[in-house]
Amino acid sequence: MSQTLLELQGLVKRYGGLVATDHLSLSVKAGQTHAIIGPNGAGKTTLIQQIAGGLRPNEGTIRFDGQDITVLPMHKRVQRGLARSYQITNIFKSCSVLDNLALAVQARSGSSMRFWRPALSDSAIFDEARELADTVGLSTRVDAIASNLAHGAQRQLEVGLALATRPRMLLLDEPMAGMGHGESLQLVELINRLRGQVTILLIEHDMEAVFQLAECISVLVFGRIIASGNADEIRSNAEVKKAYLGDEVAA
Ligand SMILES: Nc1ncnc2c1ncn2[C@@H]1O[C@H](COP(=O)(O)OP(=O)(O)OP(=O)(O)O)[C@@H](O)[C@H]1O
Repeated sequence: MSQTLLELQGLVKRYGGLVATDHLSLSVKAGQTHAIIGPNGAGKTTLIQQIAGGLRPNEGTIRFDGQDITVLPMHKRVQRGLARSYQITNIFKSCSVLDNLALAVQARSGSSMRFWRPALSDSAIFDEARELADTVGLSTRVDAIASNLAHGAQRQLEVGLALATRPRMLLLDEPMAGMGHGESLQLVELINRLRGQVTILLIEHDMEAVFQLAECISVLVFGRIIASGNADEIRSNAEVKKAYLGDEVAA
């Protein structure tokens, strides 16, 4: 039995009178790829922001690796191994792929504090940056300027930046958003390669990708989890079909 890495208990987030997260409890097991799906406005972004530390819940607790992190600021969560890859592109557009990754490695390792020598000349940083480029499938594009990368490759780079923090859990917020079919396939391959190395919590609209990638899928509707299970269980769940998937998977 794998251990629970992330545990949410009774989480509530209100925007005025609107309850966007409604007494939500959820467990994510170490090593799993766990997806959260749900219709527009279900509360997915609100939930992931609370987990990442960008939004404070009104009630409930968030535990990561057994520790209560409910009120911990975002950077402290990153230090504990909880990294988020952003829905909004978050890279230095005028820098190369390698420099972007090297800067992220440097930020994690704290090398910028070693002011008596230029941190970026540290070959260990660049070695790790090259390894990351390889992991995310960008080894042939290390010298490309980030702004010249296709949308899908920029997303791969963002995953690389998150991996540079050496996370135990990666939060992926709609990584396939705005991608063509070919680009989505590449990202699916990348997430598949990460399987087992890092626990992944994935928010994604692309059903095909979710059903391919996630061992566990939780369906969020009006701020509540209405079902959790594997792809077959979710596909055949009557409440899910009614509330969300409709005819899309009924065939
Ligand atoms: N800052 C805010 N102030 C007030 N209401 C908000 C705010 N952010 C989100 N909401 C509302 O909270 C609910 C949940 O929104 P959220 O963006 O978390 O859903 P979502 O599932 O991520 O939606 P989408 O799939 O469209 O991105 C929605 O009704 C939304 O209008």
